[in-house]
Amino acid sequence: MEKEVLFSVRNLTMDFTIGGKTLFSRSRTLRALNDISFDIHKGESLAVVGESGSGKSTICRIAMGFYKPTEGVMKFENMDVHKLSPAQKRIYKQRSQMIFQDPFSSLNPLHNIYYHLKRPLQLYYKMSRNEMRERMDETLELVGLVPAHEQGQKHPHQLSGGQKQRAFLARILAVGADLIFADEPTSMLDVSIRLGVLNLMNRLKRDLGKSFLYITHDIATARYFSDRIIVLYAGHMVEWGDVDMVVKEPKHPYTRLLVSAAPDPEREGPAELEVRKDEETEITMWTPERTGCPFYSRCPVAEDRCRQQFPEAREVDPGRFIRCIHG
Ligand SMILES: Nc1ncnc2c1ncn2[C@@H]1O[C@H](COP(=O)(O)OP(=O)(O)OP(=O)(O)O)[C@@H](O)[C@H]1O
Repeated sequence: MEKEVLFSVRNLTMDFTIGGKTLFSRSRTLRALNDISFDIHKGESLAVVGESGSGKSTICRIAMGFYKPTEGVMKFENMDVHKLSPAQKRIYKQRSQMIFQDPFSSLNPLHNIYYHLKRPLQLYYKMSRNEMRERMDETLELVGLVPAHEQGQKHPHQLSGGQKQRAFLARILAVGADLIFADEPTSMLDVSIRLGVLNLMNRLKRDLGKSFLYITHDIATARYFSDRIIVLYAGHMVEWGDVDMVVKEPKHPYTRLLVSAAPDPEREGPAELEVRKDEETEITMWTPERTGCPFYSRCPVAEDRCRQQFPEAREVDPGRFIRCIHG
């Protein structure tokens, strides 16, 4: 049975104007996202993977209302995220929350953890002091901050990075979020701590039916935590579908590059990276005037026609698409 769609994005495009600040510099349009469409179902994690500058965080910032998209629509259930009435805004703010990369700046150093949980409970729910205390302790236990009555009294500086991310997730749960935008939530944590936070997010998905948009540059954690994946290059979806299918047998040359660059203990010898031009390792900057394949300059199998022809999306396996004329 098809799962219910919680969040949908259709034909999202985001342009930024850059430069033009001095007399001698002309302003230019950078197309950070081009024609992005996807659904997130209830209880599902969708990973968006790509290197720095590919546009991953811009998707989250648009979802959080920091930017209005140049084109396209984002919907939470049936509400257009950028045309919310005040009452709908309140619902959307409660039911969708973001967890950031830096656990050190996401909690207020002046207040203890209980305070961070109490605020959303006061804002969104009517409950007695006892009920509130019970709810806060339950939430802290749920994220593994135990004993709750001790951890709740601590200030952020008394917690490790991983514990801070757990406390922030507890706050998100206290708010009552169903959809969590997780922007590289483990990338600043020690490797040994990362798995614990990913396992926690997995439990929230599996046991509580929370949905995630998981932003990462690490295709290995995407596979570990997510059900489906979008590989983003220069603001374009270049490959997307079931995460196991895409990571086990990548078809787009860029996905192949990402997978071969990921650490793999079973691989013998160094990873072999096929990149056409070593000097062009920086991500392509896309503009509305550009034509051809966004990956052309780095693609090891590019042909002349790839320079001129923008590749349409092709379904290469049921539910798996690539934007490439090869593969
Ligand atoms: N407010 C802005 N003004 C101008 N350009 C921007 C703005 N925000 C993002 N960009 C540009 O849009 C592109 C995508 O940025 P974004 O932060 O979404 O990438 P990312 O994949 O999340 O990278 P990272 O992993 O480094 O955070 C980049 O070229 C970035 O410089």
